[in-house]
Amino acid sequence: MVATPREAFWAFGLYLLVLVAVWVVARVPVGWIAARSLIELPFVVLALALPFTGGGERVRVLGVAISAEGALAGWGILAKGTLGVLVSLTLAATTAPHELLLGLRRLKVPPVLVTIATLMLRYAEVVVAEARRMRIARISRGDDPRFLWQLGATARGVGSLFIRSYERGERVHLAMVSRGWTGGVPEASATGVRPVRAAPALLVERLAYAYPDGHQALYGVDLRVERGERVAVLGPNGAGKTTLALHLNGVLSGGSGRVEVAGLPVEKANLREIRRRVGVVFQDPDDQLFLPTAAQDVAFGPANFGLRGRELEQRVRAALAAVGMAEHADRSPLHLSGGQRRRVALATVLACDPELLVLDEPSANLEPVARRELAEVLLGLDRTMLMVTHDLPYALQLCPRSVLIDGGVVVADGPTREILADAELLARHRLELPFGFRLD
Ligand SMILES: Nc1ncnc2c1ncn2[C@@H]1O[C@H](COP(=O)(O)OP(=O)(O)OP(=O)(O)O)[C@@H](O)[C@H]1O
Repeated sequence: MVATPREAFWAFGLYLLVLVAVWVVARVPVGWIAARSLIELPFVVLALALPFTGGGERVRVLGVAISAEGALAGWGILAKGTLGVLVSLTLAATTAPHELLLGLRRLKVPPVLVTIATLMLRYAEVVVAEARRMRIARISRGDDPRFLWQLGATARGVGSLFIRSYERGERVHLAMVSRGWTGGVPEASATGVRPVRAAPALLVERLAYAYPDGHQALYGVDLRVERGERVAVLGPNGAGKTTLALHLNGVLSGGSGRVEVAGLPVEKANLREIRRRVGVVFQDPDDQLFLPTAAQDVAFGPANFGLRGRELEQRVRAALAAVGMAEHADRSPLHLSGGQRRRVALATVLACDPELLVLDEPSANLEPVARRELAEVLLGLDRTMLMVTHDLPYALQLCPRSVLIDGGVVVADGPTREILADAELLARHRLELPFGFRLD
């Protein structure tokens, strides 16, 4: 359409006819298209001005002298711009975004372009979802952006929307990095680094870390986890639990102290192997899922670590089956319920076959049945597990051992039952068993 010569008037008429036919067949409401076409208004004004401002030979039309070249240029902008907008709107009205991406793939568009389109789409979704959340939060407190006197608040809202979207984008990026994303096309094989077999699954020594803004989050954490252990990481808000978890696969680094996974130091040279061995399931599944279908999201990690073809398919199928989501493989993660998304997020990490599974608040926002089902899935996994949680009964159910962190240091480490039975210890660190819960 863009390449069509401006003088080929019949071709533009034909394009328009095809579009109208699509609207009729797909039952696209013309009002929906018309309202959104207003976006083109500035270009229409420009196109209408060109015949009067253009140079060159002038011709008289209805008694007014206009520039022939300007009129043709204006027509070109009007025809190509309008049809371009109409095509985009028709696509938006008839095709779900993830189907559009699948279509690009099927049309054999180079993978790097599809990846760029996927990430752009994900960012757009992030912005829209954040805008929706902020709108609800504001409206529920009496705000109405239509009122002029709230213009200032609306402007501030737009500013913070972009900051929030940026931060959410960063968290999505962290989740990608922790599944082996290096920004390039996945390599065919993993690195040849050999971990020391007899070493503990995890060794953390005197780990201290301050965020770039100077806030010291960890002051010297010591922790040793043996193979096959399931350990709960407990502690009040802001204790440093997530900061510790993000050090375990090198998403955060640059502090002092030492972290080793299966004897392998978490440092730049080993990051690829470390990320293959340590799977982090983030607190918010929306930070973890960003591809058009659940199956593609689950395939992302193992593909980054070199799996291809049938082996990759089997890995994806097995991971989805392990969390009871096999029949949702081809659905968009955006259309799944919160509990289903959490399970797919877990599958994205299980598919990487990690030795050490790190879960940040796995039971948050889950209904009781989904919470129990997830517990069954986790108990059925034969892996070393570190579970950051505020859900003390869940810690008791899943983890024989607990580590209590407060103020960036480990303040207690022992059998979960003993820690939870120590009411004084819990109270000192702002932890509390749920009302009515008793340790028998
Ligand atoms: N990106 C950041 N920049 C600066 N400070 C941060 C950042 N992320 C966390 N912190 C600070 O580091 C400290 C530890 O945060 P962290 O998220 O590790 O705590 P947490 O124990 O996981 O808390 P919660 O239970 O509330 O999730 C907090 O005081 C927090 O404000």
